[in-house]
Amino acid sequence: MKTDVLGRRDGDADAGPLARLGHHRARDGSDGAPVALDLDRPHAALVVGKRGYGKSYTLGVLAEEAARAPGVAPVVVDPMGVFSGLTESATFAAEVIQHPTVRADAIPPAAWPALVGTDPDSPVGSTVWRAASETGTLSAMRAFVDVPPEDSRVGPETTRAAQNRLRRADSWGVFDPDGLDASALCGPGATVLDCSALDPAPTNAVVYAVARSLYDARVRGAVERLPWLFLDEAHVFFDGVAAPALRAILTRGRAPGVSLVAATQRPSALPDVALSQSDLRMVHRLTAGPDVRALTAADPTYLSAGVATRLPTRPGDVLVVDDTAEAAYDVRVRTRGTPHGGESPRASAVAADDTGDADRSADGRDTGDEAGDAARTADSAGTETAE
Ligand SMILES: Nc1ncnc2c1ncn2[C@@H]1O[C@H](COP(=O)(O)OP(=O)(O)OP(=O)(O)O)[C@@H](O)[C@H]1O
Repeated sequence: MKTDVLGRRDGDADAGPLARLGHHRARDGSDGAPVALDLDRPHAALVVGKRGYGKSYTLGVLAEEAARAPGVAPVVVDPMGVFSGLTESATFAAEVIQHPTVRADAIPPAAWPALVGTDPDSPVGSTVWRAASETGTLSAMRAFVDVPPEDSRVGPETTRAAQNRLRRADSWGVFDPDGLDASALCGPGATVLDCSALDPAPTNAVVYAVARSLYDARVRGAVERLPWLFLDEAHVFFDGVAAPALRAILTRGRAPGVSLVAATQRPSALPDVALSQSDLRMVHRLTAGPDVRALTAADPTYLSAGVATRLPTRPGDVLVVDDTAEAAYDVRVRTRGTPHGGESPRASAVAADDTGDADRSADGRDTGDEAGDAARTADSAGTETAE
């Protein structure tokens, strides 16, 4: 059966790398023709849906495909620690970076006050800002704040508060003069940045630095592969210090060839630009009024019935709105080739273990079914057991 390629003007399956996404979904729920997404050109894609309906799963499917595609460098920001299964593939390479670090000077001085949670217009904020402007590493910033320049008229309380903020930033453990750069991220295969141990502020610092360095490296022609940045829980970053770097990719990423795939359960928390600049929107089940309205506001004219009338109901089903082909498709996302780490724990699984425990006697011997069954079988067969 012919594969339909979304995000590609002519839909030609032989015109460069593609990501096998799944199958068209017929009205009766059966599978139709295979569906793929274009990986040959840069795209801005959104994956939205309420909790548990397959956003991270779909992101994982796309990351698997990008990892396999020649000429593409997928970088997965993993705030929940659910993408390490990508390393278990026999057909592509993937590396998990457990403690991603970035250079302090990858964050612009003007963003440092907000990053450490202070107002840039306050004395503490301007002290932090100046320290970032005058130095290039976090330890140099701290040294700068410890001994304020004579012209700065910074009082001891301000100095103490700025010291505390920077000490806290140091404790995040994400700043390192040898931190990640674009060439380390654009090797063959996928790179997963495990940020599950980090709070939103340091994760924002990592996302800013990574997004910016991928963009700048492509503008300078310093890396060959086309980077695809996969971002789970994207609302955390569009609402944080990372936002300007993400906006730059959304609005100017196409020319240098940088793609973004942003997943969120709260499309209403995304800035308008994230909806208006995305050319592929993958919509899983959504029920919250503001989230449905946010998507409806971005409804293209070619979708006469509107997104709201076509929302999927089952996990793994998705409505793909494709601005390139000016069409929307009901798709069943394929199963993952590598393990998905986002499975929610279930009380019933714990209850099954509890039952197993109850079947054990205090001295640890099985009192339960298997031993009893063996004895009962022997009895019924009339076997005599020696005393
Ligand atoms: N395409 C699919 N094929 C098979 N199972 C799927 C598919 N998509 C989702 N699932 C199932 O649904 C579960 C929930 O998916 P997922 O973890 O991606 O949810 P989510 O929308 O990312 O939720 P959260 O917001 O909690 O991260 C998966 O663990 C998996 O069991």
